Amino acid sequence: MASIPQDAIEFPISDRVFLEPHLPPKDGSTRSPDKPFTTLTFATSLDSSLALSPGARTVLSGPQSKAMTHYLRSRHDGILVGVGTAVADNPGLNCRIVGVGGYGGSGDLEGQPRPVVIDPAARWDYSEESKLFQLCRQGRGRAPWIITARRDLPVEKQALLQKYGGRFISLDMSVEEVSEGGKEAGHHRINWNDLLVVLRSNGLRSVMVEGGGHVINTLLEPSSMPLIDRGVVVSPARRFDESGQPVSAARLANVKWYPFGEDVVLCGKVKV
Ligand SMILES: NC(=O)C1=CN([C@@H]2O[C@H](COP(=O)(O)OP(=O)(O)OC[C@H]3O[C@@H](n4cnc5c(N)ncnc54)[C@H](OP(=O)(O)O)[C@@H]3O)[C@@H](O)[C@H]2O)C=CC1
Ligand SMILES: Nc1nc(O)c(N)c(N[C@@H]2O[C@H](COP(=O)(O)O)[C@@H](O)[C@H]2O)n1
Repeated sequence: MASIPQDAIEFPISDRVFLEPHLPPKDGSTRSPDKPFTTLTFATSLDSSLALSPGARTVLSGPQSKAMTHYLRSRHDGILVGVGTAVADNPGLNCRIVGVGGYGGSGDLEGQPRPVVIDPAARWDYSEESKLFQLCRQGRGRAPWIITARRDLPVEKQALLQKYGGRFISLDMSVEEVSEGGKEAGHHRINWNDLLVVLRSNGLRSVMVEGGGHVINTLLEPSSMPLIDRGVVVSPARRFDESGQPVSAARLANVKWYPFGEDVVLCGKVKV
């Protein structure tokens, strides 16, 4: 067996049982053949915050629920975050569970998910020193796919990605005009259905959406929420019907609370 890095995490078999009904089927089957099984998962504080302040890397999960996150990563082909998270956290987005590739598993990257970053303007200023690429060099993680609407992609950025086996994936996105500080600005808006179709056509049978706030809020909008297969903790914004009346926020069915170390984990099926 290959040597196991010091940051490897154990996730006992006894703790895996309650998650199994919420995980992508092991045979790779999906609800719809053209899209991956999609799990929305994130850690939130009791006051429904993802971080201490916008763009601050914040540890909310205790060690056991962090281990659960890494186990979830091992059971998905891809992990998706927005560029805000990539910039704020300099994340690894790999899986550190003992037994997966790079953590005592077979020599290759078996069990390591593909990081996917939504970066419409290709503004993420990654480098050789970014944690993701350090992990690639150590054989402990995969290089990211970056979903972008930008056409004139910087050559050096493309070269660095390709060196480690990552790439840009171009996707048409609509542009929404918004007023910011008295100025008009354009914001890209991804079509979640299109994105999931593209990920499936690139070989991902399952994807775990981790955040951050903008990603979660847009995925939980009524038009895209039905695309989610499973949720682990949901803390949505208020929703309103056409006449402006408040309607109930996203709800979970088959809910299970699971006390987990210092945390409580909530699992369920998103009700449409
Ligand atoms: N507690 C937890 O479990 C987690 C916490 N976090 C935290 O969240 C924070 C980051 O959240 P946030 O700033 O909202 O950043 P996000 O990671 O949600 O990224 C936001 C940016 O990604 C692009 N993007 C995201 N969604 C879409 C979409 N639907 N269509 C088009 N572009 C999109 C946009 O880029 P552009 O502006 O260039 O158009 C947007 O500004 C950090 O503090 C991080 O630590 C993150 C993950 C998990
Ligand atoms: N599960 C969970 N708990 C928290 O408290 C978190 N802050 C996060 N954040 C997500 O994990 C990424 C960082 O972890 P790695 O460096 O990849 O191990 C971060 O980017 C968020 O996606 N998650």
